[in-house]
Amino acid sequence: MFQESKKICSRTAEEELFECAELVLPWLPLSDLASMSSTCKSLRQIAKAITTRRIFDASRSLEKHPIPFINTVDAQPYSYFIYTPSQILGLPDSSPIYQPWGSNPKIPISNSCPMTDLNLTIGLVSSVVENCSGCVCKNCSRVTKDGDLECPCWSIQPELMGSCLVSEMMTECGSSCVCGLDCANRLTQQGVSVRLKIVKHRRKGWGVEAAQFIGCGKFICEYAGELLTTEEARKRQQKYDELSSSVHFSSALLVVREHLPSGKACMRVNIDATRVGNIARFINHSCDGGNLMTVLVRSSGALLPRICFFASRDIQEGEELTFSYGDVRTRLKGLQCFCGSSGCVGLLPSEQT
Ligand SMILES: C[S@@+](CC[C@H](N)C(=O)[O-])C[C@H]1O[C@@H](n2cnc3c(N)ncnc32)[C@H](O)[C@@H]1O
Repeated sequence: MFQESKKICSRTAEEELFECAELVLPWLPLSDLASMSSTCKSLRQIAKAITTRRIFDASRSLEKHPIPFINTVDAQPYSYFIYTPSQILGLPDSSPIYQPWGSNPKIPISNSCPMTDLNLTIGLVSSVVENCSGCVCKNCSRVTKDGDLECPCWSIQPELMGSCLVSEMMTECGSSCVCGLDCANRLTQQGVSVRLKIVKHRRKGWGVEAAQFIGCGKFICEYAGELLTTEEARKRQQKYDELSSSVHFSSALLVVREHLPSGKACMRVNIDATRVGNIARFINHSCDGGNLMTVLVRSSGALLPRICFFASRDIQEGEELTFSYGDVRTRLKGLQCFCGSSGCVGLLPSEQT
């Protein structure tokens, strides 16, 4: 009798551990997951299942198609980061962020409180401008008798839609419009619709490849991450430079400046996708400009434009997606460039952030 109850008790304890581990392990980054999996067979099994899922889809099921990691050059199964499909407000450097499978990143509100959904902050990003008027159209893609689109938010003329984009700027409907997320003029707000994969290269680290043919002008993805003030961007860049001089470290802090015709910078957007980002954080540099073009997309009701990538030419399945990180190289001892293009300068662009 005693033997029997001991057996039940110990089985229950093991089951409890299993249940608990299934709840906790999916929140852990790669290194912590690896240490947990070395402690016992049950944890190893759970950790293995989590690893398989993470390799299968970097977007943690937040995009339409899974974005797998493929590595045939070393033993790193995937790159750990927190996935956000769109821009979020910059977080304090020290704040812990968690992300279970299939949900938006979360941060603890206080030590004793549960988590808050980080994508709620996107609302704040896009509602900064109150006096910006959006549209009140019933159908934003309605064309007038003269062949123009009725919706005042469209910037692309109907004849250009579906063709290769020529403009470096676009406007879309946004939070101050009455239309919903399924509006035809919210092309860049609906996530990644093309099939992509993240492939490890021996000298460039991870990179993004097309997993299907992509026609010229097709929207690829937004550069999503933490939206930073210039002061915070400078602080982080300094930290990343120090880190990459001692250990192998890839940062993904993008600064885009808009210039007046005089050449003077009038607006800058700083997006850091190093800790929280989307697929765009893996896009490598090419000195010849690559096959992507950067477009600043303004949506009605938002103060700052979003940075989006479109195919600048037809892209074949298996081709790497690249763009130019810039032309300025301030550091003589900058990182070596392995883009392989005929116009390769030998060094990656580096600018004073
Ligand atoms: C935005 S990340 C791109 C993804 C990165 N390869 C990774 O593994 O996470 C930028 C970093 O990628 C590497 N990189 C990007 N383009 C490169 C190139 N053409 N040659 C060598 N390294 C490159 C550099 O380490 C750079 O700091």
